[in-house]
Amino acid sequence: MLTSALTHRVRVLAAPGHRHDEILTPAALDFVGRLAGAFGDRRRDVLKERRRLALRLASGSPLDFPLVTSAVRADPSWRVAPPAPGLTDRRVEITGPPERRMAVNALNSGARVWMADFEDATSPTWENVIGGQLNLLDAIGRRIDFVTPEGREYRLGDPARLATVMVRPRGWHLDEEHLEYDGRPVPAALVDFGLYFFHCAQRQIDAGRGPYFYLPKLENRHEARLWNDIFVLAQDLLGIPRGTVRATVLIETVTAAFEMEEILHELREHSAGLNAGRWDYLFSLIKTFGHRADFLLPDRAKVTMTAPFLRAYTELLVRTCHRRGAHAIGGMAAHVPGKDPAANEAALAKVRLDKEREAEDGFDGSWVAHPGLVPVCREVFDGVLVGRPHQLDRTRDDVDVTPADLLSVRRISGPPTPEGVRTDIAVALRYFAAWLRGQGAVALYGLMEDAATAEIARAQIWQWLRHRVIDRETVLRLLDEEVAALGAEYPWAPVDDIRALFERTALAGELPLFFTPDAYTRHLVRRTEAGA
Ligand SMILES: CC(=O)SCCNC(=O)CCNC(=O)[C@H](O)C(C)(C)COP(=O)(O)OP(=O)(O)OC[C@H]1O[C@@H](n2cnc3c(N)ncnc32)[C@H](O)[C@@H]1OP(=O)(O)O
Ligand SMILES: O=CC(=O)O
Ligand SMILES: [Mg+2]
Repeated sequence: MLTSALTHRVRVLAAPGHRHDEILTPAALDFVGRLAGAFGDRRRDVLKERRRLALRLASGSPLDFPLVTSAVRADPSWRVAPPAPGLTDRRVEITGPPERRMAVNALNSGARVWMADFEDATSPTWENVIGGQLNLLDAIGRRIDFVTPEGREYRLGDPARLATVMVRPRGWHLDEEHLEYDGRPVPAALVDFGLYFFHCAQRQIDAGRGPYFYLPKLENRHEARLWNDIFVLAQDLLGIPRGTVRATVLIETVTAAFEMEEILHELREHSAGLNAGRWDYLFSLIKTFGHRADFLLPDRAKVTMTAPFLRAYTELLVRTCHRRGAHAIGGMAAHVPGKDPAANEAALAKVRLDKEREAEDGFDGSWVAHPGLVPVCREVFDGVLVGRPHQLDRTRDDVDVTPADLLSVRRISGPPTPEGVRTDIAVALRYFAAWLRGQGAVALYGLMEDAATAEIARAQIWQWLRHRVIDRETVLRLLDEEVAALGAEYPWAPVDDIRALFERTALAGELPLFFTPDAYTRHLVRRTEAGA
C-alpha cells in the first residue's frame, strides 16, 4: 500500500463537497501525486510536440504513415492481449456522463459496455468531476440506487446483465485547476484516471471485471506509450498484475489515423482495440488542415460517414484492429430519439443505417448515445454476428488505404448554405450555454451535441470565414440574431459570456486548439484555499 509521503505536495483547492472526502482521501491524493510527479513533464512534452507537428503540417509537410515504424507495421507476428473479462462481446456500448441517474440507466440499458465519460460528454466542474467519481464508486459497489424528489426509484437490475464499465478520462489538453501537485495544476487526465483506478481497480477485479478505459484525442504513438507507462506504474503501485488494465483508444485525430498500428503496438499488453471517434476526427481535420482550401467542408449535415475519406478511415481501422486481434468499435450516430413519433422513427432509421454499414464493414460493436437506441444497435449486430461475440476473423485483407484516401476531403467539398451557417452558430451557442451550466451533452434539433460536435460547429464558422466563403458581416448578423434567440429561450444563460466565448473561438484569426481550456479557466474554476 502507498504511504502518504507525497500528500503534502498535492493540494485540493476547492471547498469540500458532499462525500468528497470518500474520493479525496490522503492515499488517493498521494497516488494521483505520484502519477503527476512521474508523468507531468512528459505530458508537457506531448502538448509541445502537438504544437510542433501542427506547425509542420500547416507549413506544408506531408502526412504519411511513419517510415521509422514500418517494421512494426510489416511484422505480422504481434497481437494485442486477448479480450479481458466483460470485454469479449461489445456489440452495443452506451456512452454518457457519469451522472447518477444516467449511470443507473446506462448500466441497466442492455448495452454490453457503459463508457462513463469525463471527456466530450462532461462539463468538468469540480462537482461533476468528483461527483462522477463517487457515482462510479457506488456503481461498482452496486449501491448506486436513489429516489428522485418525485419518488421515482432508480435501482440496478440483474447483476449478470449490467454493462461493463469503461471510463474515459479527459484529454491531455486539459488541466484540473482544483488539484495542484508541486504548485501546478494536475493534468486532468491523471486526475480522472488516477482517482478511478485508485478506488475502483481492485473492486472491479474482485467483481470479475477490471479497470478499463477509453483514451481520447491521442495524436500519435508517443501518447499511447505515455498511457502505457502510466498503466504500468499504476498497476505496480497498487500491486495489480501488469496487463490487467485494458484501454480502447479513440482514433479521433487525423494524425492518429496514420499511426493506428503503432498505437495498438505501444499498448498491446493493455489494448482493448480502437474506436472510430468520428466527430473529433472531423474537428481534427478542420483544425489540422483548416488553412487549405481543399479541406473545406460543406454543411455539417452533408458530411456523412459514407464520404470516401471517412470510409477510408473506418475501413482502415477495422483492418488494422483485426490483423492484431483487437476489437474495432464504431462511432456515434448523432440522432437521438425524440418525443415526436415521426421524427423518432426517422432518427431510428438513420441510426439503423449507420450501424448496418459499420456491422457490414466488420466492426465488432458500436456506440449509442441513448438507451432508446440500444435495441436497434443490438439487432443490427446480432444479425451480422449470428451467435459469435465479435467478428475478429474478418481481417478485411481487401482494404488498401493510402494517405491520399484518408485526405481526399475535397471530393465532398461545397459551399455552406445559409441554414448550415446559422445551425452551426445556434448549436455552438446553445452548447456553450449548457456547458457553462455544468451539462456536457444535450439534445439540440434532434441531435446529440457534445464537446466534439460543438468544436466542429465553431471550427466550421472559422474555416468558412478564413476562406471567405461566408462574409464576416453575415456571421455577425446571424450571431446577433442567435444570441437574442438564446437569451429568449434560456433566460438563465449568461449571453454576454457565451457570445464572447464564441467570438474568441470561432472569429479569431487563428483557430484556438480547443474551446474547453479557455471556457474552463474563465468560467468553471472555483479555486479556494479553504479546501487545501
Ligand atoms: C462525440 C462523442 O464523444 S459521443 C459520446 C459522448 N456523448 C455522449 O455520451 C452523449 C450521451 N447522451 C446524452 O447525454 C443524452 O442522451 C442526451 C443529453 C443527448 C439527451 O438526454 P435527454 O434529453 O435526457 O434524453 P431523454 O429525455 O430522451 O432521456 C430519456 C431517459 O433516458 C436517459 N438517458 C438518455 N441518454 C442516456 C445515456 N446516454 N445514458 C443513460 N441514460 C440516458 C435519461 O436520463 C432519461 O432517463 P429517465 O427517463 O430515467 O429520466
Ligand atoms: O469521442 C467521439 C467522437 O466522435 O469525438
Ligand atoms: Mg471525441
